[in-house]
Amino acid sequence: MAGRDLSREDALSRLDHKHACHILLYADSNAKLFGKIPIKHIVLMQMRFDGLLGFPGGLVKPSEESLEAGLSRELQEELGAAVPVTMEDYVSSHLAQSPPRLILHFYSKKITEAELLEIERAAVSNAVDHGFEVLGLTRVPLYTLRNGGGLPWFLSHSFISNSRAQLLEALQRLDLVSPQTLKEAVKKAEEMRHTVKSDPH
Ligand SMILES: O=c1[nH]cnc2c1ncn2[C@H]1C[C@H](O)[C@@H](COP(=O)(O)OP(=O)(O)O)O1
Ligand SMILES: [Mn+2]
Ligand SMILES: [Mn+2]
Ligand SMILES: [Mn+2]
Repeated sequence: MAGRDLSREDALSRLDHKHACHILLYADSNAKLFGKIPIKHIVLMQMRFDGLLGFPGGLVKPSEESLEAGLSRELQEELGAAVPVTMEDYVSSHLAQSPPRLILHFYSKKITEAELLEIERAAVSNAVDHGFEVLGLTRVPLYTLRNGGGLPWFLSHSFISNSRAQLLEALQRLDLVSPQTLKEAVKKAEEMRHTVKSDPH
């Protein structure tokens, strides 16, 4: 998605813009898929009402609440959990090319596997948005299977706004996936997207 990064100060000075905050919550894990493929880290995303993948979060009015308070409010609505967000979790601000005058603030926060599991468990019963704005939480597979399954196939799905770029940037910055694995997964996903397009069945 085009557009450009802004400093936090520049972003917040744009009073005539809309602001949205989203967060990548992740945890380390010693679990293994099929008892042999290391899962290594759990990264949370969500299936949205519009059928697109995205991160938990939403619109925030900086004139009424800080970006971090607004994001915590959205997480209460969408996850049904009190996730304290601070400026330490702030990553970047991005001026979306479309729709005009929308600034996308991104955060990432490491939690424990137990906390993440608790969020997943509680979301269905506690989140007011569950089944409405949020159709469900999903984990991001960070491994690549021989047939291309896992991260490549996940990346071949459709994402809201710049959330796919936010995911790729965070996986690299937080060293959750090796640069080589990431590069190969992106390439394979492109092939997948092309294959799916050329084979509509
Ligand atoms: O995960 C995301 N990353 C970047 N931008 C996103 C993400 N999810 C949505 N968006 C964009 C597109 C949306 O129109 C706005 C507002 O976000 P949304 O989560 O839909 O807003 P509410 O939860 O309804 O407040 O940001
Ligand atoms: Mn909202
Ligand atoms: Mn919301
Ligand atoms: Mn939202």
